[in-house]
Amino acid sequence: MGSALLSQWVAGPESVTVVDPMASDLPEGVALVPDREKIASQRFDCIVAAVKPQLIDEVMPAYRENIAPGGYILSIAAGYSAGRLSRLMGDAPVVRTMPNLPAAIGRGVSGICPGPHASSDHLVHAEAFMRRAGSTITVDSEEKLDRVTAVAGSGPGYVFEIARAYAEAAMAQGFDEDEARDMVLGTMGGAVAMASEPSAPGLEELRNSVTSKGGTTAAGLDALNSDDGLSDRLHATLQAAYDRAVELR
Ligand SMILES: NC(=O)C1=CN([C@@H]2O[C@H](COP(=O)(O)OP(=O)(O)OC[C@H]3O[C@@H](n4cnc5c(N)ncnc54)[C@H](O)[C@@H]3O)[C@@H](O)[C@H]2O)C=CC1
Ligand SMILES: O=C(O)[C@@H]1CCC=N1
Repeated sequence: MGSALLSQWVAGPESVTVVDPMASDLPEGVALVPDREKIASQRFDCIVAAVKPQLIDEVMPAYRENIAPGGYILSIAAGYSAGRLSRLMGDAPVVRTMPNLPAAIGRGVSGICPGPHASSDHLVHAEAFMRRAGSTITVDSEEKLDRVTAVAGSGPGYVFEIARAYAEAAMAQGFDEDEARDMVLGTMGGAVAMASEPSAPGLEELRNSVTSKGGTTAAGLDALNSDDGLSDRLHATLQAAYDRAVELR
């Protein structure tokens, strides 16, 4: 996820240093160091915590020394609480965010939540930084940010999986893989673009506008919604992702 954000952040005026023992092929202008020791004496206005939540306890404390006076930590880690991270970093200011993968093409949706010791300047900076990668929603509690995680952070995974199953069903109707992929992504992309038009009606009305009485869509939707299966499954999906974020706190 860090590299997806980086691809948008590099367009800005800041100098960016990435510490990653495994990274390669970073955008031009980014300094890559495989080992924090190499930048031990440098200070940074914003340090982005972009390792897996399970690695934060091990990796992040060394970076306490790298926070410039007035600087802050911007975390993209799922679940791991801002309070816990702030304490780990010697009571440093923390802003927690939750981006999603389409940030890689500037179409991400990011949640943002100010944590301990974060000033309004830190929040304004984090919001502007995340807006470079798409739209943002600022929330006032970590509980809410964990719900943004369940809806939007993990969301592209659900969408890719739904598209995959939809394409698989198209192949079962006799189309080859490329035809199925093109038709499914074209249909999903066209429908989402239409629903995203400023003057678009609500989602229920849009659905109804496709659904002729006694027609093919009605027959398909009856199968899709039988026993409230789709709705129940989506509720369970978001709840499971939220519950996991809570476990990672
Ligand atoms: N993948 C996604 O769609 C999203 C991920 N996130 C968060 O982003 C964070 C990273 O997740 P992914 O990008 O999926 O994982 P990833 O495994 O693709 O990336 C983690 C990166 O950390 C690097 N790394 C490992 N040990 C390191 C160390 N000691 N020092 C510096 N770098 C080190 C790895 O080389 C790798 O480049 C997680 O905290 C996750 O919760 C948040 C939103 C969406
Ligand atoms: O699956 C995860 O834990 C990360 C956070 C949101 C999306 N990917």
